[in-house]
Amino acid sequence: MTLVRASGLSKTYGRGRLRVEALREVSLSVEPGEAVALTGPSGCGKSTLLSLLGLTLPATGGELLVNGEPAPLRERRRARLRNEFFGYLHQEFAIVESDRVLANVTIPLEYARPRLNRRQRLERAGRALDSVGLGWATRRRASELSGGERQRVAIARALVNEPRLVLADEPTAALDVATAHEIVTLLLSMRRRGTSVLVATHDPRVSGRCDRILPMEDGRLAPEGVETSASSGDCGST
Ligand SMILES: Nc1ncnc2c1ncn2[C@@H]1O[C@H](COP(=O)(O)OP(=O)(O)OP(=O)(O)O)[C@@H](O)[C@H]1O
Repeated sequence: MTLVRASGLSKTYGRGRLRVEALREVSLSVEPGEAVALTGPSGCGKSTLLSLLGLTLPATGGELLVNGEPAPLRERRRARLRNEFFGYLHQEFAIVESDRVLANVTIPLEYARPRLNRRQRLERAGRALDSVGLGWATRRRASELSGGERQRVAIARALVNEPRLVLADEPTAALDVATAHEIVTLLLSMRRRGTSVLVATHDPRVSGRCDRILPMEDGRLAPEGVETSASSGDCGST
């Protein structure tokens, strides 16, 4: 089942002289287990598109199917899909610096349905941290970790609810080249468990390792996406 399918999706911010057409009739789909890169110059609409697909912003036009069903309009159902279907990853990690690593990763589990008790939440978060190689850091404060380690905490938090699609907005922009490579490897390895990744990036070292590249310009997607060499083999996960 196609995870997300957008048809003619549009987004306009503001009104009158402040009106900005950030997205103009964008159509795309993301399938299970694939990694797709959204590329394009600053301001072309990448973050806006991720926000619309991830149900954190309403579209002003077009149609969006999530897991084969029209994106819900009711906030309660949208919030549930945000928590269960999607994982989110940001450039600036968006973790609570003063909290312990384990507490950061349990945050999405507070809203899980059916409800999990404290012991279950801690176990799940511990497993997610193990999967990103941070089992040793559960009791550390996030502020004590390096940039790459913080982004791994953010990945563990994005994965803890076992989402179907991770939406990543410039996840390596704040990292050095070697650490960025390691983070992309980790992100792409999610495909093995069937989790898809849609990543907005300026960095060709990131997009080149995805299965497909969707170039954007001025709120539009180029008519044909670009297949990468990573799509024909397993080199994207190394
Ligand atoms: N909340 C907002 N209100 C008004 N305009 C906005 C808002 N958010 C984004 N925009 C405008 O929409 C357009 C697309 O912005 P967006 O952030 O989606 O681009 P982007 O490709 O992600 O850029 P970058 O690569 O710099 O992050 C830009 O012209 C931007 O100024």
